[in-house]
Amino acid sequence: MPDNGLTPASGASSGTSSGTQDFDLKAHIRGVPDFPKPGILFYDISTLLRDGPAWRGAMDRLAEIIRPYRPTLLAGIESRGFLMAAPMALELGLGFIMLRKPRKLPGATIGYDYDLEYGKDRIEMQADALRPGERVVLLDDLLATGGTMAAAIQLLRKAGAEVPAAATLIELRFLNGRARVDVPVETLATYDD
Ligand SMILES: O=P(O)(O)OC[C@H]1O[C@H](OP(=O)(O)OP(=O)(O)O)[C@H](O)[C@@H]1O
Ligand SMILES: Nc1ncnc2[nH]cnc12
Repeated sequence: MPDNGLTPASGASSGTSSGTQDFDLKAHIRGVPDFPKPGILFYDISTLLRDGPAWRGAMDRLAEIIRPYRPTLLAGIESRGFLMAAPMALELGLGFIMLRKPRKLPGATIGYDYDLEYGKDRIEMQADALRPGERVVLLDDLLATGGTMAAAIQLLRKAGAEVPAAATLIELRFLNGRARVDVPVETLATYDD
């Protein structure tokens, strides 16, 4: 764990939903209390990103897990999902597309509106981003309530894609986001509180 003056996020050593226990990702993630609001423990991946070998290890491990789903394209969810999708695309020899907050993408877009706990949100992609028969694996850094991921899957389907799986570094299992997502979600580190 880097000496960053902040607490490592709690929990036993990390594994994956595929059962592999050989990469201790949790040692590289810090928990920042009361960010962005009092009472929230923020799982910060900055400490992982700034450690070259650890970041490489995480991407290698996730690539191994994603490969069997045989994606033809990846999609990253703004903004931390882009950090995942870009290196993963290079690793797998694929392209990737950006799923963005409203009015960020040029040209014709397709959007999907979804409900938040209070209010609404929308996610968009470029209308010409997909070719026929595309199998898109979705990437983000973290699964919390699952609202963002569920909306992203609906958007990709609306655009004509098949979504065989989604993958994140971190899953906050106590929020039960998986229940809202109807594809397999692969994760490298799970937190129970
Ligand atoms: O499962 P959910 O409850 O929907 O939450 C998970 C989402 O929240 C975070 O993104 P955020 O909206 O903070 O944006 P950022 O990536 O730009 O920081 C995270 O990167 C996921 O995209
Ligand atoms: N607790 C958390 N830490 C980091 N990113 C998040 N996105 C939603 N909840 C989060």
